[in-house]
Amino acid sequence: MDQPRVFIDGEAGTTGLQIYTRLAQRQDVTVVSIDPTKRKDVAERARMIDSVDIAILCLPDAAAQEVVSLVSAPTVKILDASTAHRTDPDWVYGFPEMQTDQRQAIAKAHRVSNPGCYPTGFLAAMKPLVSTGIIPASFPVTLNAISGYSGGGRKLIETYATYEDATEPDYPYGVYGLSFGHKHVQEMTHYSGLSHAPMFLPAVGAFEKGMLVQIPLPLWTLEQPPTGERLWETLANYYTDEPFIQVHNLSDTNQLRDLKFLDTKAANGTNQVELFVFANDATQEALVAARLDNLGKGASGAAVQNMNIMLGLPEKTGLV
Ligand SMILES: NC(=O)C1=CN([C@@H]2O[C@H](COP(=O)(O)OP(=O)(O)OC[C@H]3O[C@@H](n4cnc5c(N)ncnc54)[C@H](OP(=O)(O)O)[C@@H]3O)[C@@H](O)[C@H]2O)C=CC1
Ligand SMILES: CC(=O)N[C@@H](CCC(=O)OP(=O)(O)O)C(=O)O
Repeated sequence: MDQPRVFIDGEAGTTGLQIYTRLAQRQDVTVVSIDPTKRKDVAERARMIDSVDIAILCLPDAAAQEVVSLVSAPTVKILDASTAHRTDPDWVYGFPEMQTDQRQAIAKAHRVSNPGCYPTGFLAAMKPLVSTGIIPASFPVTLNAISGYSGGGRKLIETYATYEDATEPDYPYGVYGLSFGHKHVQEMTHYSGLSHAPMFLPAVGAFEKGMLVQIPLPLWTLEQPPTGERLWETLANYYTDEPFIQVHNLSDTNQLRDLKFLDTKAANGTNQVELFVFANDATQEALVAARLDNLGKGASGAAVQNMNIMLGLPEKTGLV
């Protein structure tokens, strides 16, 4: 096959630009760009998509749905970074590490949806615990999470930029999603195996990027409470040999606990999800936490990983 041609629809946006930057350094794919004066012309965008091997959509949901409906080339592969198709049965969920057959399904698919940033952390932590029965599917799960403001795209970035000269921004820690209908809850419920939607309490912080997803587990409510060691072992076994999911061992986690603060930004610039288990077996409490770069494994890094799989290229190419 000739070198694969890639079109990033929404190349000028936060996610699109990050993907472009990663791909521009590569010799094994050719990125084709739209005439900037036509970047919102849907017919021209559909024509561009029809002309390439793979298109990566980095658009608001409605714009992604609209352009997909106009694509006619039967062989073009589409990877959508928006929320529009994440639980659509005709699309494959682009989380290769989620279960054993997922990577193969992504490789074969013509339509793949990139997971949301918060669901990436949540599912990385919860899917193994629920699918092995360590945490029952009926467990009333809550997740508290914080994201850097780039997670909100251009508009939120501009809002925080206006705070630049202030000694303290208006919302150094802004809790949102308070009507409990966040757009990510659907995919979290769908793929976690939980029988009820988790309660999701997101927050945005006054830093550009980085994300922590925290899932407190009151284990004393269970008939057979697992130990911290068992939670850790379940996660570590699930992700053996996965280059982009790192389960920190319990002794490292204990050292971190003594540092008092769990750093939100330490995974920035990587395509890693880092998982931590903090547990107190005496009180039967645990916290499972995921750390990632919302623009890395939470968006653009994951998109490049999925693109590599969809094109049959080595999965780690262009990623750290
Ligand atoms: N930022 C993040 O951390 C993550 C984002 N995503 C998803 O990726 C997608 C893109 O988000 P993000 O990059 O953050 O958003 P941005 O707002 O930064 O970028 C979106 C881009 O799409 C362009 N655009 C808007 N409407 C249209 C249209 N009708 N036709 C063509 N282009 C259009 C925008 O142009 P203009 O600015 O001129 O309107 C902008 O360049 C969204 O669906 C988002 O939910 C997913 C995971 C994480
Ligand atoms: C901080 C912030 O505002 N974050 C965004 C999520 C960004 C994202 O990942 O959205 P998608 O994955 O669904 O495209 C939000 O909560 O709506």
